[in-house]
Amino acid sequence: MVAPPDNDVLWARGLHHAHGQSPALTGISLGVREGEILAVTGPRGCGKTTLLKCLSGQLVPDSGEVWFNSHPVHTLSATSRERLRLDRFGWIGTEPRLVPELTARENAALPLLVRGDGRRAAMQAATEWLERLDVADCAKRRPAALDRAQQQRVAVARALTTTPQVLFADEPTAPLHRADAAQVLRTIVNAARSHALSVVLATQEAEATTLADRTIALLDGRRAGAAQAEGPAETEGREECSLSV
Ligand SMILES: Nc1ncnc2c1ncn2[C@@H]1O[C@H](COP(=O)(O)OP(=O)(O)OP(=O)(O)O)[C@@H](O)[C@H]1O
Repeated sequence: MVAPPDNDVLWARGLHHAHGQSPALTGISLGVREGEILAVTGPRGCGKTTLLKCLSGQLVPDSGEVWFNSHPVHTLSATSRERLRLDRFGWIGTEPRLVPELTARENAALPLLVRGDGRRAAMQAATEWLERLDVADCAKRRPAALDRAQQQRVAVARALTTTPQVLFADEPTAPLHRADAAQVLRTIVNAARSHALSVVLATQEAEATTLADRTIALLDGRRAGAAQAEGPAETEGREECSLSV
């Protein structure tokens, strides 16, 4: 094994993975720098979700290496990968997947409670994130009483309450209407900017690639080449929005 470059928070080399007989990744290498928002684009089935799951330790690649902060992830035990995900990574999926019996605040506090933080501190952190994401008025409501965009913002809060170092977002705005999608996307970007988080964002939205620092395109499980120039996009990507994160 060769250690990754020092300035990459996350680094992967030669990732291959198949789901049964179905190849999903066929040799992907990439690095993500501290505070960088990296968009991963490509058509349905090109391997975006599988890539994010391998990078975040949810899946162990069939071959290849994943490193986080110069530590190998692909050789960790399942328990150590779980702990890593809980402490250092946040995950936002396409569906909010909130627990229906819990309030928005309890949902947002869940990762902290699962890892054993005190209830008072967990609820306080959840409240602060719901405020930053402009859904504080939803705190005491259950998911069924929230609209889709509010639910997804609560899911964003849940991913951020642990103050992760890397946030993985797998097509987080796909099921939303355009205006809601733009708002949720800017919420994620602004939270990342204000807290210097690295973000790996799987997306097919044009606006997402505009807000990202860098974009890579996948095709049939491998990189199709840089999809976007890095100079101007970086400037545009750092534009602020009105949300209070
Ligand atoms: N659990 C699974 N079992 C079998 N095949 C799978 C499984 N998950 C993904 N695949 C296959 O692996 C390939 C890559 O899928 P993946 O979900 O990673 O791509 P994607 O770019 O995220 O697609 P989408 O945009 O549809 O989510 C596809 O051919 C898909 O059908």
